[in-house]
Amino acid sequence: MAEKITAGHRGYLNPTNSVEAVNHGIPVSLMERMKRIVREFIQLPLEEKLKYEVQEQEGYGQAFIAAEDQNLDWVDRIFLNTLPTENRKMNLWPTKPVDFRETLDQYSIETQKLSNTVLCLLSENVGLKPDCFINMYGNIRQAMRFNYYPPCPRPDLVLGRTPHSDGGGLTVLLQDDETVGLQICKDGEWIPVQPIPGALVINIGDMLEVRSNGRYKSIEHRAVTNMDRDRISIAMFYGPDMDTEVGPAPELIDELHPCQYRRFICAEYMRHFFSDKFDGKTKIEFVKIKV
Ligand SMILES: O=C(O)CCC(=O)C(=O)O
Ligand SMILES: [Fe+2]
Repeated sequence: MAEKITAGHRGYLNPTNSVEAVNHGIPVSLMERMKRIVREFIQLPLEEKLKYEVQEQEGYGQAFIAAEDQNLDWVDRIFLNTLPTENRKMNLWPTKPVDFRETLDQYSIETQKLSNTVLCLLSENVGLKPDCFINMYGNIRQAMRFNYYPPCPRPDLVLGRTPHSDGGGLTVLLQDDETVGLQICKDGEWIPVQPIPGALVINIGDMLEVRSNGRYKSIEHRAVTNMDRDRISIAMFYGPDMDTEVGPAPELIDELHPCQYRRFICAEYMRHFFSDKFDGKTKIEFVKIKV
């Protein structure tokens, strides 16, 4: 049975599939602490932040610079592996503010529980055993990316986040209550995702699209900037570990639903995912079976 989500806070599922109020179980006070540690870290002097400067995509600063002429996203970010704990590169985990590490540790454990619960529900929803998607993950991997979008004098010229779909299974996104920035692409149109105080956004990533043999589609999304307001978002990416083999669940392949994706090792996909700049939902083509 899917674990019941009990605490009384609101959340909602990917708006392209269904918009549904559920209790996500993560204390709002912890969500507020996460936002605070991000804001406090961002306000530190640059030389302090550069102690955690990005190394092979992990750490503070711009990472995916694939071409000289690339328009860079209008964002300050940190990317850290969070689970399993042995994946953590502690030298890249800030020590200021003093409760940064402890808060992120707690939040990563709470969001893991939530991700498992949502995966169970999504699994049952397509007629599989609740733990089917989770078991297929082998070992799981969770990583955190926080985004700080400063006010931008020309929001018409630059995006906070280029259109993309997330590469992993599920993303739990905590966004600023005040400022709208996230947009999803639905039927070719960009639709703003209005923040709901206390709510989390769950995005489906490419690996879940593959595992569900296309029953779930990963969502193309982007973040826009604002002229006179800053914005933060905190994404917890949840998916298979690098050495896991990924492919559609055999139960979801039949005459009516032919296999749409080839099998691959997660690391192979992630290498492809980060090898070039983002340009919409394009990376998944790499594993699609062409008919
Ligand atoms: O800022 C947002 O709302 C989106 C962030 C995002 O898509 C990401 O970090 O992958
Ligand atoms: Fe994203």
